[in-house]
Amino acid sequence: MSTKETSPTVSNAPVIRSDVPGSFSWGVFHERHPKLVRQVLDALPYGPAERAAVERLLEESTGGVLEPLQEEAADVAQWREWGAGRWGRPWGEAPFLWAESYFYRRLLEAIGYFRPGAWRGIDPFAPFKDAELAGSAVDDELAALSRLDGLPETRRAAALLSSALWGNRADLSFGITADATGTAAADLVADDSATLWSELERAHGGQVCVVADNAGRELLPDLVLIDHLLAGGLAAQVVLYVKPQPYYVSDATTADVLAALDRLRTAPAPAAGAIGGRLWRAMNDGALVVRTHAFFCAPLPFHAMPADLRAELAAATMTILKGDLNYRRLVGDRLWPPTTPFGDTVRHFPSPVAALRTLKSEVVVGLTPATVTRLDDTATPWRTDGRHALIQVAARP
Ligand SMILES: O=P(O)(O)OC[C@@]1(O)O[C@H](CO)[C@@H](O)[C@@H]1O
Repeated sequence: MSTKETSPTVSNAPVIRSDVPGSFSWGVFHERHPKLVRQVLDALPYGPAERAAVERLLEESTGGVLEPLQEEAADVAQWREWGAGRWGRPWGEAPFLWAESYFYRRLLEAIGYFRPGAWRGIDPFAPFKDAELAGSAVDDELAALSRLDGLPETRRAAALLSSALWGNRADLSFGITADATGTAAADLVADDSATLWSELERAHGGQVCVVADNAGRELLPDLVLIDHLLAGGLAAQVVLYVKPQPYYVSDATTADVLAALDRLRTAPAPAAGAIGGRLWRAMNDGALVVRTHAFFCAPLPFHAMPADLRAELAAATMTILKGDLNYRRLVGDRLWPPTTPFGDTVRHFPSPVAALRTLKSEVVVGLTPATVTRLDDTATPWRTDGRHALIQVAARP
């Protein structure tokens, strides 16, 4: 897979890096990653070799220079190409997206994910994903699904979309969104949901692609939304893209889809069980297809996607991208002026596209000046505190 970065169609804002002490991106490496490493090493009984390799990665990524992958794996040549000119340079000089993505690829190397042996293929984040999915909060959320059945169709659809949106924050369950006016409006900084529904209606019965973000309590509402699209005929087929390997802690893999599907199917709540059964049959029939592509673990923006993935997505009547990382890759992880039109930054995308994202990093586009002023006046870290979200759509011209 040869991917060359081509520039977006608008003038380029500065690429976000992680070399400014005290910045959000600097904090991800120097504050979040040390905590993550402790959690990972405490969650599974790795041996001395794996533990030492993870500690070396942490030391390198917070004060050293970029070292290439040390062990053979299918993607080593591609990473050598992606890192050309970067090896031997400080981690902070690389684009934040590049460096953060590489950190997770190196973490997998350190714990032996690709190495022949006992740890091959063991998801280092599985303990966190499993605990979240098994939690009583999920029981309560699935039970609340039955409350949606009694709602008028448009209210139910709005509640499902809102649950999928806020699932990224995983504390606004079906129950809460069923009671809200469709979305936690105060925290929604951009809301193109009406356009999203009208575009889905216009393309009635087409193929919708959903690019998943996190497993567990985000993937469950994503699956329930997918069931709604299929059962209501808004999509004849849904392609759900997941990651080919563990990534950014919570990102969903095929194993996580199967676990979430099983959680639905075996839920005591009849509504959840019915949805799980329909999704299982949809996978049997090919109406729901789970797919992946190596590029979803690439350290590059989506405007650099390879031709084969571009061709796959071009067939979609709508591609729905979930979460913060996908948003950064979609619009470009740059310090755009927040009022930059969303459509200007996504012209490269091969299909009509929608972003459902809670704001957990600095990049944001498509806001009105009044919204930016309102948010700035709160004197809070609104770009990164996960308390705000957006639904943004760029329809087919
Ligand atoms: O894509 P998600 O799961 O919504 O969030 C991922 C993410 O927000 O977490 C990191 C901060 O912890 C960011 O750098 C990254 O974009």
